[in-house]
Amino acid sequence: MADQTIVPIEQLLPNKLFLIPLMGRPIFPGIFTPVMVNNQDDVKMVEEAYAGDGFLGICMLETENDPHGVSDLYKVGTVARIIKKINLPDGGLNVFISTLKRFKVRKIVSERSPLLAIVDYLDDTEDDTFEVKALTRALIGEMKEISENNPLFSEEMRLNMINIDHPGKIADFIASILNIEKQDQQRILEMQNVRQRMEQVLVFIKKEQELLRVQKKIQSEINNRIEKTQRDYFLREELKAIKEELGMTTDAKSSDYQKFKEKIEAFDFQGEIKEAVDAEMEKFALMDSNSGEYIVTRNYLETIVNLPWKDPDPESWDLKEARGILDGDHYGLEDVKKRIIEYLAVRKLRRDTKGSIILLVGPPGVGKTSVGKSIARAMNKPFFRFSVGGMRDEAEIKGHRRTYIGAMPGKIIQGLKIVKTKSPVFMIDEVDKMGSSYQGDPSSALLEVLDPEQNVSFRDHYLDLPYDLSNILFILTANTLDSIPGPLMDRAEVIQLSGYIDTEKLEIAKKYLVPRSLEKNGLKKNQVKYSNDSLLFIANGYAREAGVRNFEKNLDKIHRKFATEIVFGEKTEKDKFAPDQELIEKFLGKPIFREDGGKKADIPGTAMGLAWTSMGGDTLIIEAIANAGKEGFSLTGQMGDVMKESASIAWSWMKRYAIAEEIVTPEWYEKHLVHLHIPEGATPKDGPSAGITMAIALLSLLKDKPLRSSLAMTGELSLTGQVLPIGGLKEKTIAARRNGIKDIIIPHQNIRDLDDIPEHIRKGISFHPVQRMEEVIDIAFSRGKIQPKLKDE
Ligand SMILES: Nc1ncnc2c1ncn2[C@@H]1O[C@H](COP(=O)(O)OP(=O)(O)OP(=O)(O)O)[C@@H](O)[C@H]1O
Repeated sequence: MADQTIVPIEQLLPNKLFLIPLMGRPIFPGIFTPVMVNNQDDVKMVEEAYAGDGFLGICMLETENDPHGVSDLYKVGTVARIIKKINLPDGGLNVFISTLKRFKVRKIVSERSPLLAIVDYLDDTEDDTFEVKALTRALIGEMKEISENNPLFSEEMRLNMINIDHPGKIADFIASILNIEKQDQQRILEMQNVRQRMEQVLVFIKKEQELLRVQKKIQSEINNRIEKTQRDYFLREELKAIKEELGMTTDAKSSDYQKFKEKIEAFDFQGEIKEAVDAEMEKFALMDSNSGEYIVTRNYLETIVNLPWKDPDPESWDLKEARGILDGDHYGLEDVKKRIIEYLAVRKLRRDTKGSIILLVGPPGVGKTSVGKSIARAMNKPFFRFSVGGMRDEAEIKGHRRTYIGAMPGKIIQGLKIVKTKSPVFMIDEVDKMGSSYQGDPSSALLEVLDPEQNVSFRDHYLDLPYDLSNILFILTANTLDSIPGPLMDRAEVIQLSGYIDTEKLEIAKKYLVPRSLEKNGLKKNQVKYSNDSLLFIANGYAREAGVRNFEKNLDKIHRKFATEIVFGEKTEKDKFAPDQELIEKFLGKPIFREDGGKKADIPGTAMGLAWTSMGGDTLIIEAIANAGKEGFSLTGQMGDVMKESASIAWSWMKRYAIAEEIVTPEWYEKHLVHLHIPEGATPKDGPSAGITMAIALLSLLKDKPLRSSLAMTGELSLTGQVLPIGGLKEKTIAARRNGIKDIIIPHQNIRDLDDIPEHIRKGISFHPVQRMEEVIDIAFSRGKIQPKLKDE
């Protein structure tokens, strides 16, 4: 019977081993593991070993060159026993091995395959010292910690650490499962000294722990981040749903974007505008809604989408209806209405709505604004009004560039945003009072707006896109034509409104001002009744002006007082008011103007002239006196240069005339200082049209004889005594009428202007056209009825 004693396997280990080169990591002793063998030489070798004693030497390859030689092998490896061998269909093998012990190659017996080597087995050294025991505990403790954090480790450990009883083996096992470089593993494999090996492993464990800690930290950070974004996402979605449920808009930015997008798509922009607007939208989509630029872009897009871009519908209005509206809104103003109707008729006939400018000129309160409004109403167009009076900065018309903080579009674009159509009526007030400064010239900006050649592609600085203004009907207003830039006047259809006489004011008050003022002040129509005399008393005593603005204000003042009395219970709503002069004086105070007009030229040395200012026509008293003294001629009364020249012409001519006619002797002049003055010295006056008046005032002084009463005159005097034409005859006549004038001396060349003065204004006034100063003198000193060359009764 064979010997049945059990021999430890280590005693069976052969000193000659077939060596298998290993591509992967080294295999430590004490491990049971499968190994794949594909190389045919290696397969043969394994077969041979399996058939023999079943032992193999496993060595790791230093480099993974293929083919590899003996020199590529590490010299320290592990001896393994083949437990099971499975032949694979592709000719390879799957071998289950159990590793036993370290060895070192002493000598290669056969360098060719199968590799055969003589080996020395390496025992662990120093494995039972106190330090090793401590290290063992430390290792186990650390591994426990690792396994707690890494479930994979714990599984493997549970399977493998069960039978480990030797400190060296513990180190080997841990080294084999740690995630370290294979060269490091080989280094550990080559360590025979157990303590060294354990220390080395401990270092790697520490590294692994550090790695795990960082990994865990990163993981938890990522988890937190994911959690936060997820949480935010869910909350936002929830908020959106709540807002939708409540009918509130969702996220402000996206709803703005959506709103802009829809409107912009509807406009169907082309070319430059499309490119610019698209670019702006792209920018907007990417912007942070908290940035300052976001607001700027948002406002810009808001302006774009609120502007009317669609071409206007064809105009639909009826000329007869238009006439009806103009008539209904205004009393009188026949020639103005006629001019406007003519203008509208031409516009209708030409079917041309482009490049239209109307310029309404006249003193304040004559109805320029209300005529403009009526035109808009007659044409079914929205009305927008702004004033350029005192404007000095062209940006007010053309806007600021968007780079400025708080930049805005100019008045024109702002107006279009409000009226929401491309073809409104725009009223631009006070074009005669535009200024200019270092900030640019608003009048040239206005010309750009009005010029039909340029305004088809008007460029506002803020918008910075071409915009067609040619469909706008522009109505400009001014008090005088003098200071209106020439090019602007050339392009416009000029319509003059001259002012009203008493009877017109009376009618306007009865039909429009009184009813409107009553309503404004909460009174009923039948509560207040004015007689014609009362209304005329207000007009003449408190509101002697070309327009009816002050008339309206005074009526308001009276009605306010009535309203107050009713509210205080002093009167009831049933009480009727019939304001007479006494009541009017109680409410408005003593009249500002005297009934007789206040101005009189009834003493020697005085004469009444007629003047024309931006406030309308007016009467002008000229006074002259002579003081004993040295010869001289002085002037006072805020006269402009032209008027001063005109005064000195009058004096020269009259001096010579008086000597020639022997009214005074030449010596008289040597002993007298003559002083000529125009009262209301605070008001600057200029112009040549007072020439004949100054001359006649001087003659009246020299003759010491007053002029005929109720006489006024206007005319420029030349040095040779000719009477030259003047302007504003209509306004002057209205003023003369207000002052009860019966005779007016006018230059002969102004006869044709009389046709423009309505019949009712001329009524009762005799016009005396003259060509020479001598004729003026004849009329001025005549008494009784003169036979006018031209009379309108
Ligand atoms: N012919 C008229 N018929 C009816 N109302 C009139 C007439 N003329 C003027 N009014 C009224 O007088 C008031 C002043 O007129 P409006 O404001 O139009 O004057 P304006 O010429 O525009 O003055 P400004 O030059 O100061 O702007 C308005 O209430 C207007 O309705």
